[in-house]
Amino acid sequence: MLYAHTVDVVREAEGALMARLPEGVLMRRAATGLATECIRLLPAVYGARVVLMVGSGDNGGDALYAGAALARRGVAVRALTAGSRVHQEGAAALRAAGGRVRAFAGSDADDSDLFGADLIVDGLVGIGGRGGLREPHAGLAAQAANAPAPVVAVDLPSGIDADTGEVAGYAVRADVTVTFGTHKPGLFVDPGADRAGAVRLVDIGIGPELPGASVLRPQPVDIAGLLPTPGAEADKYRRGVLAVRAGSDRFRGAAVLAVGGALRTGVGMVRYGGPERVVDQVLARWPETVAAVLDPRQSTDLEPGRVAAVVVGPGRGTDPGDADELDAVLDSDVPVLVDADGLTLMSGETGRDLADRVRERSAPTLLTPHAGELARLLGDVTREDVEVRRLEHARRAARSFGCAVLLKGSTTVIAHPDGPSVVNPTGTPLLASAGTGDVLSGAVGALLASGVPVVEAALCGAYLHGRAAELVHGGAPVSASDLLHGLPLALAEVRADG
Ligand SMILES: NC(=O)C1=CN([C@@H]2O[C@H](COP(=O)(O)OP(=O)(O)OC[C@H]3O[C@@H](n4cnc5c(N)ncnc54)[C@H](OP(=O)(O)O)[C@@H]3O)[C@@H](O)[C@H]2O)[C@@H](O)CC1
Ligand SMILES: Nc1ncnc2c1ncn2[C@@H]1O[C@H](COP(=O)(O)OP(=O)(O)O)[C@@H](O)[C@H]1O
Ligand SMILES: [K+]
Repeated sequence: MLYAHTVDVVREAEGALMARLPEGVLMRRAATGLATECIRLLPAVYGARVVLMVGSGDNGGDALYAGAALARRGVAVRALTAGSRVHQEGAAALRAAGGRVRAFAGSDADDSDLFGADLIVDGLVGIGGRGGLREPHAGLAAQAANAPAPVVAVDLPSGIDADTGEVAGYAVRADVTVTFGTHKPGLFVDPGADRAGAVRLVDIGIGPELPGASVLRPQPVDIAGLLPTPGAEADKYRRGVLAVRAGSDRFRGAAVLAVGGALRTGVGMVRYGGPERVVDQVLARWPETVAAVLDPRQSTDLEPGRVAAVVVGPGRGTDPGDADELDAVLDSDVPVLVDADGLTLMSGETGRDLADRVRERSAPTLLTPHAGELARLLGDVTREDVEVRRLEHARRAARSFGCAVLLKGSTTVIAHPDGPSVVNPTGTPLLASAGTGDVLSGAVGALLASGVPVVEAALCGAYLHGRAAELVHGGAPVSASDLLHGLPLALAEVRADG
């Protein structure tokens, strides 16, 4: 598991440790770790050309001290400063080691040092950065982006918000980010995560000072430990029965995809209920389904003992009858996953306040909106607001509805009113195609029915779904149906890694 802490928490932990250590020790540890990573990226050390982009704070100080260490190894180091101040001791150390320090001349002409560099180090701003990069920082960063050398970001790519991953203006795009002490949430969540490249953590000794993390990012081994393994005594009822209330005459495929997502993730039985033509189609693709023609208002097969969890909403419709069905499903005391049309019904546009029904539940509920659905559920933000501050809005929804929320999109994040948020490390933009969300709802539903706790089920389902997309065609486009072939590959990989 990887852990991330917010800036306030990092500063407090660093403060506590610095009070016990001689001045400058933490910065020297950070700079040593940074220099080591730079050396790994250089084809040869002696004679290599490294350019440091240096802002006015301690982030620039780290870059300067690392530059001094490189210069002592025979690297030609040039520091280009931006801003009114420079870390004096760092600049002196670099000069003493044979490096040069000068102010960035501005973006009117290409800087020849930058364009001749073998490696560029981004020490413009770190956790002290606020908002989009100002000038001359932004102009310098833009030139670095056009130069051929790889870019190593110090602590985080300058211009991304450390706590949220928001990019408010221009931001550095790094090949590698060397971060200190702990990860920052903005390195896990897009759009920030997308700018960070490969992230390396350097231990500067603050670990014992840190409280529990606010954001977690699991590794394959963590997923393997969470997945259910049927024991010798298993039977189909003990493995879990999932009820799927998806699909309608208009959207028959949603039912087929959700049922398939569940079956391919592993569950004892899927009970499908829906219109006759949809039942026929589900049975044609998945004959193992226990399917019944169902009027949406007939929800009598949901008593505990008959099903262990319910997925409701994908392609189901938003008619009054569908609202009655959602109401009845929410009345059950088994875990319920609400997706798509179920979320539209919850957002009140149809005149029924089903959100309160979610708040009243004692069994777990999981909402699985995309950014547009989450914006509608929250009511006071736009889709774009959600997209730039995904963690914050998922957490708000979790608090507001008193349940777990899985926010889909470029980074899938899972929030719960209690405990840290979790980000899913797998997936690809190729997932952005119709019907992939239906497969996800089935996959997560299967895990809920198997007895996996709600946050873990959401995480494992999202992980396998993302990995299925990555594995199934080796990077070629995937359709939602393809994910059903990818899920067994993802499960096999996770079990092999675990
Ligand atoms: N604390 C520790 O123990 C350790 C900390 N360490 C390192 O210190 C880093 C934090 O250093 P920090 O606090 O000095 O802040 P930093 O990120 O350099 O930025 C502040 C400067 O940037 C400027 N600035 C702000 N926004 C801007 C913008 N949008 N565009 C342009 N400029 C902007 C701002 O200017 P101002 O707004 O004040 O005019 C100010 O001068 C941390 O990330 C890690 O690398 C490690 O050595 C380990 C030990
Ligand atoms: N840019 C992206 N990068 C990675 N995954 C994405 C991206 N856009 C969408 N996805 C994923 O694709 C799926 C789309 O689900 P959803 O929006 O519900 O589509 P649908 O309703 O058509 O099934 C989700 O799993 C989501 O996380
Ligand atoms: K930086």
